[in-house]
Amino acid sequence: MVMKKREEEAEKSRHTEGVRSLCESGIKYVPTKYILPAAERAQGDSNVPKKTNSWKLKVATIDINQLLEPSSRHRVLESLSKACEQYGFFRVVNHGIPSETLLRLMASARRFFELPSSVRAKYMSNDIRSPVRYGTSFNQLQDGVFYWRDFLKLNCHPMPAVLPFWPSSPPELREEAQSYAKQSKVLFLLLMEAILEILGLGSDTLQEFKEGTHMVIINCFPPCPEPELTLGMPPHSDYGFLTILLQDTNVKGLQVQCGDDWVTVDPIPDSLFVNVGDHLEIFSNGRYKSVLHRVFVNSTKSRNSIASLHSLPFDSIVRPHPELVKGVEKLYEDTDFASFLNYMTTNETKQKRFLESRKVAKPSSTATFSIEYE
Ligand SMILES: O=C(O)CCC(=O)C(=O)O
Ligand SMILES: [Fe+2]
Repeated sequence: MVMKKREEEAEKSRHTEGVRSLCESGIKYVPTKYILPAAERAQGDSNVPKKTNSWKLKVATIDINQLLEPSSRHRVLESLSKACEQYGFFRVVNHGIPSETLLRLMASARRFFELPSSVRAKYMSNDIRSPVRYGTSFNQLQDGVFYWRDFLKLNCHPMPAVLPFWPSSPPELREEAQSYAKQSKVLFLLLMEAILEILGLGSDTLQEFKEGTHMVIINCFPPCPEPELTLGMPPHSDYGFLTILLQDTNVKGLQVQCGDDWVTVDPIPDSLFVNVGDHLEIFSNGRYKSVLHRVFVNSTKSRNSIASLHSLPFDSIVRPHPELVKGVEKLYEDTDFASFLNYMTTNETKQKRFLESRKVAKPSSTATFSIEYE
């Protein structure tokens, strides 16, 4: 009976239009296309790792004011180094982006997904280099099972050439997204300057980052009638150097992998969550590990998140920095964006599959967590 209903829902679903449309059609069951094998589902909002009973993951907090203050810089660099090495993620506070900018961008993102689906569909594209791309699931061309997520990807480089391609509706979206993109880039450069300093490298690469690729991904995870059967995003790592993530402050969804556990990252107003991406893992020759993360959904509340992915210029070679492979084994092959995009169109990019394919030797690809809990 339930099975039959599911098939009826699937008929109705036209899943390629995305989950927001599915949700608006009032479905009561998750169409088969979205049902994950039991082993791949989330266990709900668990902030409590299996191995412990009541502790919460302690996320390192990097205070940008203190990073910029000469008297405290050294101490902050030490925490940043430890966070990137042991966890692959940290939180930033006092980042200089006003809360109004964050709130206005979130509100505008919400309004975009409230537009009629015919308006959103104008930006649908399978061209992964397009300045704007609306879509659904994770890697739509490759996903066997679909994920409960719609997205709007805004290519932010070169600004302002990309701007006219961004959605003109809601009317404030371009300005809000542009303003946030600029400020997120400044924050990225501050963080990379600090990371280059920790790694003992000169600032040449910083110049390259100024002209680097930058993508803002606005995610929408609508309520899901059977959230335990699916996920908003599968376990994956991000491709760039750093991802700066703005989470909806009212709804949880993000989980990071810590050892064998999936731990929910509580959203904290005004803070941004930053994670190490594959390119930084390669560049640091494995000293820093990109972190696996995923998104769970719920049955009552829509959730938005905005991920800002930064890396080198599109034509750059991403390779372990020569200074970091002096006298030690080079662990990753040189790579570039074209290889990544090519890989994406022909392979599943879940887990850390692309990065695995770039490895010369095969060391463990996940951070060695000596987990600290609160
Ligand atoms: O929604 C989130 O919290 C995470 C989004 C994400 O991982 C991504 O866009 O790559
Ligand atoms: Fe991600």
